[in-house]
Amino acid sequence: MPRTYLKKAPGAAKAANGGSPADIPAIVQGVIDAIRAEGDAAVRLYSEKFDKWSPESFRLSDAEIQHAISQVPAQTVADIKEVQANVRAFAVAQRESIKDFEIETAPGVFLGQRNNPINYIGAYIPGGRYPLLASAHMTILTAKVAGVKKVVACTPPAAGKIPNATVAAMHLAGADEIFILGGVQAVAAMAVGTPTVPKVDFIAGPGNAFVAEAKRQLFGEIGIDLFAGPTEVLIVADETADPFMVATDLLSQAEHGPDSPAVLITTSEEIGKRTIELCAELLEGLVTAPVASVSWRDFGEVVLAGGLDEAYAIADEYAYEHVQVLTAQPREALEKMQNFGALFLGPMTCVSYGDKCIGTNHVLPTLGASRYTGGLWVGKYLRTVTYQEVRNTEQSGKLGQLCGRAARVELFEGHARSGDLRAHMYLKDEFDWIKPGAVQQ
Ligand SMILES: NC(=O)c1ccc[n+]([C@@H]2O[C@H](COP(=O)([O-])OP(=O)(O)OC[C@H]3O[C@@H](n4cnc5c(N)ncnc54)[C@H](O)[C@@H]3O)[C@@H](O)[C@H]2O)c1
Ligand SMILES: N[C@H](CO)Cc1c[nH]c[nH+]1
Ligand SMILES: [Zn+2]
Repeated sequence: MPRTYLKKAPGAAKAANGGSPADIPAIVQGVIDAIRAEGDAAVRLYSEKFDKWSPESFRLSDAEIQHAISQVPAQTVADIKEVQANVRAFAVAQRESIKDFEIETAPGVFLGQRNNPINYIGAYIPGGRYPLLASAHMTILTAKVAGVKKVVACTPPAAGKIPNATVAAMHLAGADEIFILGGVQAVAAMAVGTPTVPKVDFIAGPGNAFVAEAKRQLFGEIGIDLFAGPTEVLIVADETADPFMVATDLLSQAEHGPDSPAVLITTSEEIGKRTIELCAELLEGLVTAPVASVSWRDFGEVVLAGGLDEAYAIADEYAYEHVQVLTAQPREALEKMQNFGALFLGPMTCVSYGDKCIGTNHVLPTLGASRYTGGLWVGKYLRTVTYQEVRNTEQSGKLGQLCGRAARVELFEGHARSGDLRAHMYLKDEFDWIKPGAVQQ
């Protein structure tokens, strides 16, 4: 769909953390290979190199966890508990929405489905730029509600120190083991396992471009939740929106990193132009302006749409992680839009509520992944498996006849014979390959 820009993002964008996008896969591959070959020694080497962090043990003891929590202000601990109660309430409702079932498709033919939690998961809690303790609620607590047996959780040091509030959130969310370890070295150690870091079956959690690339390269050997990379926000606004609110909410996500895009699609030229002015003004007083001004400059866009239907269609093309709707009838976005990680409807909520406290999960698809997946939720930690049982001889024989015919069309003689055998046993069908007396019954 053609777009009219009031502000367009310049094409050349810099990657996060000083690397170029082209470098990242090779750097990540090197770290994974070294950890696979040398285990803990390589983990320590890269932790020293990337995070200047080399404690006696990366794993926190119970005493260290309790000490970290004791350093956190009581109000912060109370807030963590309140937020976790919100996240838990939504996750529990999600778990209850997932049903095991069994149906009888013909007399005595039972087909069923079970949802079995993954046994061992690794939760990555980002922390390079900010202590993202809210990601602990989202990854660890959700896994525990799903019924995961053991959660190993990693987070980077904060400027050479243990990030106490993040550790408190990880512990209160139910982490079974906590490691202060960041980036690729954390993801790779949990994926391949080392003498000190347990191997897990599945890794969940957001992170920067290095973390996302590590998950991509290790996928297959382990499961992953989704590609939850640098955060994105898109606002759909009509003439009823307050441009001060639009600008404030756009910049709220631009501060994540120099590669976090913030986009406004509006039906009102006046609101679009005023938002651009206000973003410039608001950036002046923002502590995180050194980052947010770069992402707004390089990745900020304002698009003028001919009407709301066009605005929703353009927004669907972006397929962004967060979509905030500031229009007279925000709920209609639920019908008009399909491609988003999470929707924020109306002026009384905002993306930051989702990020920090309201209870929906903030680990969400980025870079267009919302075209094929939703965000992290209880269901990502479950394996939906099936089973079948036939308790009726006639039906087993009839299925055997059907299986024999279906398999022979595909030239699968071995498969066909499994069907023949049941047709012979239960319906007395004769086959050249089954000699008299061959079947014991
Ligand atoms: N999509 C989502 O759901 C979601 C949710 C929360 C956060 N996020 C994103 O997570 C990201 C967090 O990034 P962050 O950097 O603050 O923390 P992070 O924990 O993801 O990354 C920090 C680690 O990166 C590694 N690193 C840094 N520079 C490196 C280099 N040059 N080479 C190799 N490794 C290097 C270090 O080991 C460090 O520990 C942000 O981009 C944010 O937008 C996304
Ligand atoms: N916006 C991020 C991705 O949804 C989540 C977050 C947590 N804290 C701040 N932001
Ligand atoms: Zn955010």
